[in-house]
Amino acid sequence: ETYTSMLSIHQALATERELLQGLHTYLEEETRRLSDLRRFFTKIQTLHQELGTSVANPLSAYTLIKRLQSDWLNVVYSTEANNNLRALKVAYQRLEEDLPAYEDLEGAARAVMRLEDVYALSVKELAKGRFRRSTNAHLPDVYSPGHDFSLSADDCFHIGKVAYDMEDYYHSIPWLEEAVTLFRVSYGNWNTEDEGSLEDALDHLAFSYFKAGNISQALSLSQEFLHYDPSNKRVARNIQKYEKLLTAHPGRGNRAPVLQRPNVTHLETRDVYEALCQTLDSQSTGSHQPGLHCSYETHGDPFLLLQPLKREMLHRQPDLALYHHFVSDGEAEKIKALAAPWLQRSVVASGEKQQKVDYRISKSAWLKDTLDPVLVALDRRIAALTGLNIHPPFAEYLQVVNYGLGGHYEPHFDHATSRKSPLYRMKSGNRIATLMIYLSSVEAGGSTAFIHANISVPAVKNAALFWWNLHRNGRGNEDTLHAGCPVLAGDKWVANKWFHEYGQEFRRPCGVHPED
Ligand SMILES: O=C(O)CCC(=O)C(=O)O
Ligand SMILES: [Fe+2]
Repeated sequence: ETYTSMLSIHQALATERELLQGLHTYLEEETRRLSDLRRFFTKIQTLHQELGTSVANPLSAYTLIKRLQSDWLNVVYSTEANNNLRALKVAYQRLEEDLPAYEDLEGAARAVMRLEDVYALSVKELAKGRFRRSTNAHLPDVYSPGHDFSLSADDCFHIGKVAYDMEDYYHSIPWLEEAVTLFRVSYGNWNTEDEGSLEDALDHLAFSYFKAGNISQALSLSQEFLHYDPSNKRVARNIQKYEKLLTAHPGRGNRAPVLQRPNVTHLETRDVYEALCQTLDSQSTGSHQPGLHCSYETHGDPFLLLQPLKREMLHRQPDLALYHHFVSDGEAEKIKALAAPWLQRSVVASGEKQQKVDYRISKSAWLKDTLDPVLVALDRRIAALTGLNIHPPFAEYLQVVNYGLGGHYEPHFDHATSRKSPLYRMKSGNRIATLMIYLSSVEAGGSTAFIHANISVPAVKNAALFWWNLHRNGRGNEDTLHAGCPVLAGDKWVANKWFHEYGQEFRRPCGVHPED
């Protein structure tokens, strides 16, 4: 699960550093071995030439015999090369269990495709390392990496192959197109590290086009394949099949494929969600509402008198309040450090169970306040902000979340929408309110999008966002549907504090209007 949190990706970087060290040692040893071999060659060559045709000198004759009996044997049967290779493999094997598995590569490839979709990025540009929109190419890049970067033919091939294996031809076609284009350029220069080849890419691309209904593309790519590998019977048969189809249905083959993005059933709100995610720096996409202002708040709490909260109202109905500088840099770092050793793949409530799902990609940890005085102080401050009872089971422990590659949390409610939800296991009712603290900023992407409120909140480091999930009468407020947009670049950390209904009866009593 390397790709599911940025912390694991940092750990992967340390693993690669060790592999590099191992390969460096190997190269040094092998270079030394080869230069010694060259020395031997030059020495023997000189001695051999000096001898000419005469072996009158008994010493020369002696060394010739010795060389042939012993020196050559030692050189040819030297175990040094094997030893060097073995050391390289041992160093690799020692790290093997830390290496990403195939599911990680799959997850990472899917993350790239998710970024491509949600931020409407062009695959061609992505392959060149540029984050440019496919629709509005004149807009500035969505993100500009600090240094140049581009993907190799094999990098693109792998992404295409992951999509292909999922029968997702919508994504496999553009990625395999890139792979084919790049493999054509480098044809004949094989890289040891490459898994795919021009033939592989052509084969997968041809079949993707066939599945997408573009027979003539499938045909011409297969013909190109056969040019490189004329003895391949399977592809030859495919060509016959494609030709037959084209004669049977002339005109059908030229139809450009109109592929739909693979359906994600729980994303009925996809268009709004993606539009909100794409408003990378501005906030609400709708009109400005009255009642949005900034204020200092003490809530009559002596604890807040010396350092009032800095509240910015971002939205009304549902009310979204952003409290700036709610934690300090030091506190944010401490909280992340406390969570780091406990991070586990995040789960969501699904029916009666908790489950890992593709629509929430992150790792998270639960921190009990007794773990560290910083958490005690934080709870005290959260209680002052919300005026709510923070003692378990009336509130949950602090949940610290670190997003991964393309990490996101698709539109969801924080409260339970079914009586069977595991959220009720605490026997303190539903989640009445959320306080979410941004423990980091994000280089690009990663805003919090409120779908029905039509507002996206960029991660403001050290700020905390508060909202009520339930109406005063206990019914869920559907307008709180929200999401964590995919992280396009950077490392996103948040911490959630969820309050439950029980214990808050006198702190948030029922209103006059049932739907308050
Ligand atoms: O990361 C975000 O912006 C939202 C996170 C969220 O909604 C959650 O963890 O429940
Ligand atoms: Fe949430």
